[in-house]
This record gives sequence, C-alpha cells and structure tokens, in this order.
Amino acid sequence: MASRRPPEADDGERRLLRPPSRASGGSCPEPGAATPGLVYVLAVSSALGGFLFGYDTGVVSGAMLLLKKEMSLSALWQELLISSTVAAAALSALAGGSVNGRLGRRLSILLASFVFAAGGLILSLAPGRGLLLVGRIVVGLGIGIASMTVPVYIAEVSPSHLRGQLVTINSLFITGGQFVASVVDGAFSYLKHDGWRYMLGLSIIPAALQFFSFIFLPESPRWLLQKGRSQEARRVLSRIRGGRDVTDEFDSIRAGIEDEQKEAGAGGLVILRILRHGPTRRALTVGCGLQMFQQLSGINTVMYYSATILQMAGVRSDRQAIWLSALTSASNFMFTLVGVWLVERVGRRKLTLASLTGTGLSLSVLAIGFLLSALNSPPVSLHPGNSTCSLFESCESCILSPDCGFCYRENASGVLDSSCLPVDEASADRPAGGSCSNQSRAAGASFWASNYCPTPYSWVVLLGLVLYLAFFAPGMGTMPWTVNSEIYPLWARSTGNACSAGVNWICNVLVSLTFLHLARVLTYYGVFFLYAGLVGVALLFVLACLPETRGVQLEDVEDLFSGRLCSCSHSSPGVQYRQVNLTSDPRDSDTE
Ligand SMILES: O[C@H]1[C@H](O)[C@@H](O)[C@H](O)[C@@H](O)[C@H]1O
Repeated sequence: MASRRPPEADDGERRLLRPPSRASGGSCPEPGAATPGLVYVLAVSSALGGFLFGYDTGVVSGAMLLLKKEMSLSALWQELLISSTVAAAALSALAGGSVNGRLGRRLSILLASFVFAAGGLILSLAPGRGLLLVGRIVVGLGIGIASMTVPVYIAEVSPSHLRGQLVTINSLFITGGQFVASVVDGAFSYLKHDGWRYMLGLSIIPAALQFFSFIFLPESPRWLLQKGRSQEARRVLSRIRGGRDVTDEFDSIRAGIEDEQKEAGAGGLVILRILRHGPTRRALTVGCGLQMFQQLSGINTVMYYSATILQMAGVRSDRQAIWLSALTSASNFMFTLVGVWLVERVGRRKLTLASLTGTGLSLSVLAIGFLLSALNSPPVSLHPGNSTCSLFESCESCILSPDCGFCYRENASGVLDSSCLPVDEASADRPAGGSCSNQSRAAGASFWASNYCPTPYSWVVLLGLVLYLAFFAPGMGTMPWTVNSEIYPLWARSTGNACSAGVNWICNVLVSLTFLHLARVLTYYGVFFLYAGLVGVALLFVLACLPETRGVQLEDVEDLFSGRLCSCSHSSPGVQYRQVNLTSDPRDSDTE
C-alpha cells in the first residue's frame, strides 16, 4: 500500500511521523497517560443506546404475559408484537449506514434516542393492539440505528489502548438492559391491570437521559475530519484528550483518511466500493461472519428457553420461574463484565476463540442433558378424551407436538398419573379446560408441562446453561460488535457496520422463528447439537480469518486485511510507518 512505507530519510518537507506499535496503541495518547473523564462520559452516554437495545428486546416477554390476557391477543398477534421489533431493527440497521454517514454519529444517536422515547410513549399509552404494533416497530427502528452507530462512535473517540474495553461497555449495557428488563417484568407482573404499560414505557427514562446528554456531547473527530471540518475536529480531539497536544494523533488520523480516500477511489455506492476493494471486502466478510455466528450460536434461544430449563430442573411455580430467569440475565450480564475486563488483556482473537470453544462444549452438555431426558422420557399412563394428544405414548413425543402438553403428578419414586392433553388455545400455560396447573403446592397436586418433560437429568441441562452463559457472554456476546466497530476504514465504517448489524438482526429473526419448528423435526437435543456443530464451523472461521486488532490504530486496521482472506490472521502488521506532510495545509480550515 502506498502509504505504509518503511522508514526513510527526512526530506525536509515530509517527515516520518510515528512508528505505531500494536502494544502501545499506535499513537498518542500513551497508555500510561491518564484518560480524561470525558471519554468515559461519552462511552457511557452512548452505551445507553445498548441499554435500550437490551431493555426493549428483553422486556417484551414479561409484558406479553399480561398483554395477552388483558387484550386477548391471539398467537399471531403475540408473534407480530415480538418479531416486528427485530424485523424493524434489521431494516433500520441496514438503512442506518447512510444516516450515520451523512448526519454523523452524534445526530444519529440523538435521532435513535428520540425514536426510542417516542416508541416508549406510544407503547405506554396504546389503547389497542394496532398502536402497540406501531410502538414496537418504532422501537425497533431505534434499536437498529443504535446498534450500528454506538460501537462506531465509541471506537472513534477512544484512545486505541482503551478502545476494546470502551466499545465492549456497549455490550455490557445490552445485557444490563436485558437484566433490568427481567427485573422490571418480575416487579410489574404482580400488577394485573396495566402492568405492561409501565414495563414498556419505562424505557423513556434512559432514552431521555441519552437525548439530553448528547445535546452537549461532541461529534466524532474522525467523522468531522472526513467531512473536511478540520478545525472543529482538532478542537474535539483536544477536548476528549484532556487538552493535551494532539498534533501527532490528529495528523495521523488525517493522513490515514487521505490514504484511504486515495486507495478506495471516490464516487459510486459505498457498498460497491467496499466489495471492489480487497481489504474492505475481506473485513466485511469477517464482520458479517462474526455477527452471523453470534446468532447461530443460539444465544437468544438459550435465553428464551432458560425459564423452561429452570422449570425442568424443578422450579414449578411460574412466578419463581420469572425471578429465576432474571437470575439468568444477571449471569449473562456478569459474564459480559468479564469480557470487558479481558478484551484488552488477552485481545479479541484469543477471547473469541476461547469463547467459541467453551460455547460449543456447553451446547454439547445441554444437548446431552436433553438427550438423556428424552431417552428416559416418562410414559403416558392415562389416555383421557379422544383428542390426537391422547394417542401419544411418551412425554417426549407429547410435548414436541405444539398443540399438546404433559400433565402429571410426582412422588418420591417418580412420575405417576400422567396424561397428554390439548393445550388451551388462549395460553400454553394450561390445558384446554383442564385443572392441571403449576400454581398449587398441595400434596398430590398435578403439574403441567407444555414444552419440557420431568427428568432426573435436569441438572445436566442446568449445568449446560450456566457453562453456556459463562463462555458465550465474554467473547461471542461482545466481540462481534467490538470487532466490527474497528475493522473498516472510515469511508466504509458506516456501511460496513450497517451490513453486519443487519446480518445480526436477520439471523436473530431466523434463529428465533425456526427454533420450535426445528425442535419438532430434530427434537431439542438435535437442535442443540446442531448449534454446537455451527459453533464448530465458527471456530474454524475465526481461527482462519480473524486478525488481532488490539492496540492497532483505527487507520491501520485495514492493513490486517491486505493479504488473502483467511491468511490474514497469520500476518502481523509489525511496525509500520506513515509519511505525513507537516507543512501547513491550506485545507486546515472549517469548510462549514
Ligand atoms: O450481543 C448481544 C447479547 O449477547 C445479547 O444477550 C443478545 O440477546 C443479542 O442478540 C446479542 O447481539
């Protein structure tokens, strides 16, 4: 590449600026220098977008329990209210690239928080299901923009040696939002009337907080430079570096942008330029691949299914199950914290590889747990009525049919008086017209299981769940977002992140929509073995294709993709030099 040359003699007019080292983070400020508090304020305020992403995707499950009763929602409406948000997020993430590139990161975040607040308001006041649907779509639009803009903004304002940690804070806020949502769901589940309005409406608070803080926070200096607003960029950079001399960093960023622009050639659709230019095409493949594999590892299925896993392990009361699900999201959050701690210590690549290895093994433990319980599935002993459900002979085949559930009693020696009954059309929580429920604790009470079977092997499944969260959250839960924020050159960053975030949301919808259908065909253990197999493929992909970006300045990351794809992980950028013209530059004035 023209710009990356070995050191040469100073020619008087141009001189070699910096020998960026991977360990030092490339350019000023030095890692040892204190990082101004403003960078943390920027990271946390923008990560509120991640919090809203987590909150709004998480809160709906609890709200739905109340909504379906209060508004008599059919299964189709429930499905619509849940998946419309994710589908809208996918679309707006894809479209967000141009918003973010044109308006800038700051205005895009302001827009996202405004949209979040508007969505929250619509949801909390909705008189009927039509407006509820509108509110859920609006919220999805906010999630899409936030999910692709926030990591980019944080990466662009952070000093390189802290970038991984600060961007990963966004993922911490996503899982934090999911955790808070589960606590809010638990707390308001006692409020039979209008509890859902509070659940869905509370997101207005963080949205407003983010909106007002971003009125005062600065734009990304890199975006400003790209738009030719050099003086403003220099002022912002100096402000976020605590008033230090930022000449080196500023010149280095500017030189990087100039190089990028020369290499990529101007004009034409950005996505086409990305695809035509080797390094960005490879970066996009890695970025989208990571996001795809994040979702194919089954995180949202495992989270969604965790309440059932807990019931399987002996938690019979629905209320207890709600609170224990909050414990699952709390673990997801805590383990994400481990990721924030590790990312700058061990690097992105090792963290992702270790995470995938553990995720694959724990998915196998989950699958083995389900296999053992299927092999020891209790038989159906009573066959009341003449529905198709009464024809099933074992619990396993009964619960895999979406219209049937297993009703049973227990004593010390195991399951007795078991039957397979049709599910109530209005809710899978009870049999049609039946008296089989999980609420009674009276001795001899019967239990209702619509999607699991009582089993002595539930501890294996529970172990698999805990191991899964411990391995997935710090690496695969966080690194796809973090790595995507740093692998594209500035001109391709918005579009690259838009595509990869879009892939994440599309795969999220696909995995959630196919889980139950797949379970019917492959059984639960089959699905979890399938996810484990996909994680194996992901491991090979990451092993071959993901280079280490730790400590490399954003303007240098493109070098990591200059080789053939999937040989890039073996290349080391080593010490690189860039020539920067330090004579006064006539363009160094605001064009605005
Ligand atoms: O990184 C996040 C996180 O892991 C969440 O828990 C999950 O729900 C999202 O789909 C994912 O993108």
